[in-house]
Amino acid sequence: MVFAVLAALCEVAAIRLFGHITDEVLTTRDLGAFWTPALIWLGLAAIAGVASFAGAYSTALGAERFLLRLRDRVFAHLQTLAPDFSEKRRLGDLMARLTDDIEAIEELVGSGLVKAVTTVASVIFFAGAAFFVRWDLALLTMALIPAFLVVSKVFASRFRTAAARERYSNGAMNSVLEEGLANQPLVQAYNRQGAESRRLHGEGRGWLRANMTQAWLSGLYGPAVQVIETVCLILILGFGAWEIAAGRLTLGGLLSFAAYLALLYPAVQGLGELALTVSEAAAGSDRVVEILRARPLVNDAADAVPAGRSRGSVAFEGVGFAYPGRSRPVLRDLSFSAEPGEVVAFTGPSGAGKSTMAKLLLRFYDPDAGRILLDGTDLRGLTKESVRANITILHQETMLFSGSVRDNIAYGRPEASLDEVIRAAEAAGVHDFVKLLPQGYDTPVGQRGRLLSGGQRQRIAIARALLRDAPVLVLDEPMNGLDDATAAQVMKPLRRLMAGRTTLLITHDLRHVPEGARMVEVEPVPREDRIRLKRVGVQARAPRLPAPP
Ligand SMILES: Nc1ncnc2c1ncn2[C@@H]1O[C@H](COP(=O)(O)OP(=O)(O)OP(=O)(O)O)[C@@H](O)[C@H]1O
Repeated sequence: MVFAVLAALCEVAAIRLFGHITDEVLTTRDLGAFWTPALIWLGLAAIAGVASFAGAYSTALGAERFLLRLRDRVFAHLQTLAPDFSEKRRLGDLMARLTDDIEAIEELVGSGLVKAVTTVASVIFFAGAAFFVRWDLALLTMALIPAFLVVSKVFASRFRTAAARERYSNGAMNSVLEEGLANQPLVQAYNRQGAESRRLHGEGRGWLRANMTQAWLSGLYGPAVQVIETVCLILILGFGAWEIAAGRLTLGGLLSFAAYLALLYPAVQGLGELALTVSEAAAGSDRVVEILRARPLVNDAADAVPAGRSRGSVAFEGVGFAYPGRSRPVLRDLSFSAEPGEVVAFTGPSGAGKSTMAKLLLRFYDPDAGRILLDGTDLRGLTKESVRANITILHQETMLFSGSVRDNIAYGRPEASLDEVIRAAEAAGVHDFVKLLPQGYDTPVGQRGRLLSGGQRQRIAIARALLRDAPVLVLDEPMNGLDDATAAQVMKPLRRLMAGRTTLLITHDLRHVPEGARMVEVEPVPREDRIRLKRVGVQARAPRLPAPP
């Protein structure tokens, strides 16, 4: 701001010199009086150049750093929200909010704010200088400034609507792209390429229309302002000619006055354009603020203590839970306990709430009724982070990142040495196939591990869980999507993983329940809002597991 104001001051002084040269050199034809003001002018131009470079550079630096910090903050905040916040929204739209919308905000509060202050300063300087030359002339031209403001107000409100539509379409377009690319195998196998392209085209057309409305408005804004400017200049020239003829104004005076106005109007116009930037930023900020306003459903209590390394004793006591905003409970009066070394298997129809039980244990949500205990302490009295450090979950769908095999195995313990990674991989039965990969443990696994087979992905997830070495293990359909032969291969490392830990095994398939496991059958809460929970006790007649090869 300081640099930009300095550059504007230099311009004011340069125009004053221009008037001086007109009157003292050009009109009097005295070349001797030319050199001093010319040299000062040159010096002013050099100072203005350095100042405007420094201003532009520091504005860009401030703006980029602002952008970096805001994006970091919004992303960090997103990570504190329960995962279903992102699951309920379209991923592409969320990504657009974290990129384009944040950029629109930066344009306002970063470079926009600097521009606003320096434009206001320029308006004050140029208007002040014009008043200094001829206050009555200046007053005449200032009378037209309200016309500028009315025009920009009319445009800004329309621009805001168009900008909001453009932001929305941008998010929708990103979502179609993200979904289409993430589900590419499905799209191609079902011959839906054309339909997906049409979906993208449809959203793209919406974006085009919103952009054209913006282009139409900002294109029209320039000429509308120009008409007002022309009226002003004609008025000044007419009045100035009359004043010169009457001997009350010099030619240099009129020219420098016109030059001040020539700089003043673009500055006023800049203020109007700023109103358009504000509109665009407001549309983007609404979407970012919606994320920042979302509050985590579970917060650490003020007196919460870290759990430390727990023994792994888990108990649910009369737990009832309904998802936020849903009237029907998913779980009601669920009770069970699991001790270290024990396997408790949860069965029940799809949608009964088995995975929900795991989410409650991880404290993505707190129960509405009853309590959940870890080593006898209510989870609400422990910090979220320490609870999660004691639990490892293997999800239904194996989640891998696009890094290397090693990065993925060490995800829960990034400081683990390569030896430790290899030992976990050996125990999980992945070492032999990793050795054959082109870059061994440094081989990239592809987007979400897609370069690996389902069984390989699952065993990498087991190695990751082994390395993390938490006392409580939650297995959510660990054999989901694996054929019998692959399931048998996964079973052996899985048993190693379960050894000595408290295991909560969620499964539809009784063949995957180890002998001696305690069974808990979760039945859906019926329409009339009841849950029946049968304790079947030690399973006596469970079908035998397929023997590991
Ligand atoms: N984030 C959510 N918001 C609202 N309802 C949800 C949410 N997640 C799950 N549900 C609902 O809660 C119920 C239980 O879901 P859950 O995933 O726990 O079932 P499940 O027993 O694990 O099913 P499956 O065996 O098919 O995995 C379902 O009716 C589901 O529609």
